[in-house]
Amino acid sequence: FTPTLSTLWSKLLTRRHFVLTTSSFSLLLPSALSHSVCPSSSITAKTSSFDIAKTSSLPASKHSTDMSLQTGYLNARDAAALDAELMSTPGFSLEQLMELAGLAVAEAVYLVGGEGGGGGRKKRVLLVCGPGNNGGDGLVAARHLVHFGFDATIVYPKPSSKPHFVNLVKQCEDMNIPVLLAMPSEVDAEQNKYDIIVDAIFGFSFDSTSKIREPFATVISKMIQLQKNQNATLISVDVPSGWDVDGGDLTGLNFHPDVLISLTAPKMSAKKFLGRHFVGGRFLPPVIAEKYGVQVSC
Ligand SMILES: NC(=O)C1=CN([C@@H]2O[C@H](COP(=O)(O)OP(=O)(O)OC[C@H]3O[C@@H](n4cnc5c(N)ncnc54)[C@H](OP(=O)(O)O)[C@@H]3O)[C@@H](O)[C@H]2O)[C@H](O)CC1
Ligand SMILES: [K+]
Repeated sequence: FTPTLSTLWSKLLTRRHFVLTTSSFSLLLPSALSHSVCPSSSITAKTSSFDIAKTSSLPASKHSTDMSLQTGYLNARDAAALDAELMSTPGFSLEQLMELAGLAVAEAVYLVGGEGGGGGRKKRVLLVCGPGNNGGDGLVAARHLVHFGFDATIVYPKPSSKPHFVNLVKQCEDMNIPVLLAMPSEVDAEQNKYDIIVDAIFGFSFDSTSKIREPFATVISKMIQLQKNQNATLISVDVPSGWDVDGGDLTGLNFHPDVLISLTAPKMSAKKFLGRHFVGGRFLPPVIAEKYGVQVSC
């Protein structure tokens, strides 16, 4: 799409048009991205194997791997404690944090997926949301993705009755985002080819000491199928679902997302992740970052 002088002029005149068109979006996004998502190369450890070369959409200066930063990982207990501390001392509300987390997820999806799905169609994203706050991040991301020009569909098998979640679902429905209770059938998925699947099922409160309870065991196996059969890019939010937060894929689930977006800081299991890795959700005041040994340099 090459904008003509008149379309450029109309963009300048009508701010609304300027914000909503996909072509102008790319003009606006980079500065927003530099605020809330960054490649994990700036929070790293000697043993990590992040694909730094693939994070070329951010300025080169962001790519330098500072080997002195070796304490950027959180274990499950500290991740929950840090979360609670953010909400008590500086008084961030859950709604605030979730909105920033979901926006960062949407931005990472944009960086990975780019615009347009070919043949003039929008890129299709299936966001699979779990029962807790990880699922809430997915609901928020869906809304932002539609504003970014994507076609979003939500799968929300165990909807929360908490008012904030009820509101998030309503906000998505008002954006004409379908909210399904189960994964699409093979036939539906074939007709509605999904380019990207967002795994927002479980985050740092997943209990790996018990088996994955239904319906999520089935949901995860269907996501693996879609990734394989449809060549969809699988993007996990904070922790690959079903992985032990500290130990990774301990049960041999064989769930291997292509992309991980860690929120606040990578969890211990991220050391086992070999795909493209982003860190988002940049709300950490230095005093709390220091207390938990999290060093964010971008
Ligand atoms: N500071 C931040 O970075 C923020 C992160 N956010 C996101 O919040 C999640 C953590 O959210 P939380 O609600 O604590 O937990 P989860 O989303 O991980 O979900 C836990 C629920 O999952 C169910 N569960 C647990 N184990 C199993 C299992 N073995 N089988 C099936 N189901 C399981 C359980 O739900 P039930 O309804 O079954 O009781 C758990 O309650 C974090 O990772 C970030 O993504 C926030 O958005 C804000 C800031
Ligand atoms: K997840």
